[in-house]
Amino acid sequence: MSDYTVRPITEAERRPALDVLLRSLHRPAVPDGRWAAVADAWAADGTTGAFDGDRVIGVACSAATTMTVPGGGTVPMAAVDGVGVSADRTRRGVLTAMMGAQLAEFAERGYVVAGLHASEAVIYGRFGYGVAVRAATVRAELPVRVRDGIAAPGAVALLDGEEAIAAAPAIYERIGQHRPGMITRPARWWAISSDWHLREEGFRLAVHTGPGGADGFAVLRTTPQDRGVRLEVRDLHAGNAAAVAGLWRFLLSIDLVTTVIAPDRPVDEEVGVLLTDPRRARTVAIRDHLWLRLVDVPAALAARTYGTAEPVTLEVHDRMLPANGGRYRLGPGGAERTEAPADLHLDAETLAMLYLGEWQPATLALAGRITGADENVLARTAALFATTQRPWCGTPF
Ligand SMILES: CC(=O)SCCNC(=O)CCNC(=O)[C@H](O)C(C)(C)COP(=O)(O)OP(=O)(O)OC[C@H]1O[C@@H](n2cnc3c(N)ncnc32)[C@H](O)[C@@H]1OP(=O)(O)O
Repeated sequence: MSDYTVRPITEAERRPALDVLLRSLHRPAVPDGRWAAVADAWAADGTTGAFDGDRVIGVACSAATTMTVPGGGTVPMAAVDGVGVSADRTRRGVLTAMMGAQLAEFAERGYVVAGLHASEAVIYGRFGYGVAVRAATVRAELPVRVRDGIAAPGAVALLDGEEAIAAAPAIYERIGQHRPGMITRPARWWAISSDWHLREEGFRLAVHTGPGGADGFAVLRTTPQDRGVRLEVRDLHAGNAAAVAGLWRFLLSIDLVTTVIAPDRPVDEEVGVLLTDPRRARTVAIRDHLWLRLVDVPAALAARTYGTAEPVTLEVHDRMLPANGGRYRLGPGGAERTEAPADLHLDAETLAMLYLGEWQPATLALAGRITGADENVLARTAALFATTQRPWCGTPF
């Protein structure tokens, strides 16, 4: 029998729970004077705690959002964040117990998927989360500029502080979730992120306005270095190609800046192709970005569209949510449960990796994640899951 219990946290336990989380991430606990401000943003929307008697020893939070799927539909998503276990209680199954309780809660609340950004890549696969989106870190060395002839008929204005905090959410909403994997941002997300970046960390907001109004923004900060100035770009969103080009034109034109670093960019954004010298912008890293968990596999498979290919039958194994197990026939017309023989076998983690179109099935077969499929089945599966744009989330949480 374990020496702890797992249950939702109560209102009175929110502060000790946040302290456990911050300590697990090696950050200081919230000082008394800051708690009133933080408490509003750190709502207990879905917060599971692990307790030894009255003492909080672990926490796992979630917030309600929706995610865009291939074809443009949306599904309810639990955005999982704020996961931590007190350092004196790790590796005794506390996280495993909290993940089990959280997934049961998500299924009960009707979430179709859950998503997270992982601190380490070895933690969440065992709970059925797979890397559904990867993202690129782009580094540009100046001087370099956007090529002449690229249509960018807009202008960029810089906003600070409260003005920036007020402007960003409406522009994000106006741009919309146009790539698979993008999510709506809960008010709580803006409260935490804006407070952190735009009030405390010296970031500013560059707003791009095109012929139809504001259609892009970048949250940026410059830091003087020993030699030159580094420009860090967080949270760049653009609603069309001209806004992407216009924002990059601005970022590369700021006097004295020698290096631009932009993490978490879509892998297919390909900044180099916009530039007079493509070698000046390099992808210096590609890493896991959004980890996805299909909570309700039939609903998730039914929510997205598929490419053109002869149908395939997948057999799904899901250790933590066995109701998802079984065979599904996918074809251009959609997905449905079937009793037909399976063309391939995979687990919940691997299905999540395929779901938004990030991975080639042949790569997953090579890794032993997809079994039982011949080349023809892998090619059909690839065509069915393919998307025109790479998936991207673009919201750190
Ligand atoms: C979405 C987010 O919020 S990401 C942030 C995650 N939080 C952190 O990184 C904060 C620091 N780390 C922690 O608080 C904890 O180590 C946690 C939450 C990652 C793991 O909590 P634990 O209670 O130790 O996990 P638990 O004991 O249930 O481990 C389950 C399994 O995962 C493995 N595991 C868990 N965390 C890790 C890790 N960081 N590295 C390697 N293996 C790990 C365990 O060894 C165990 O394996 P087993 O089933 O083969 O025995």
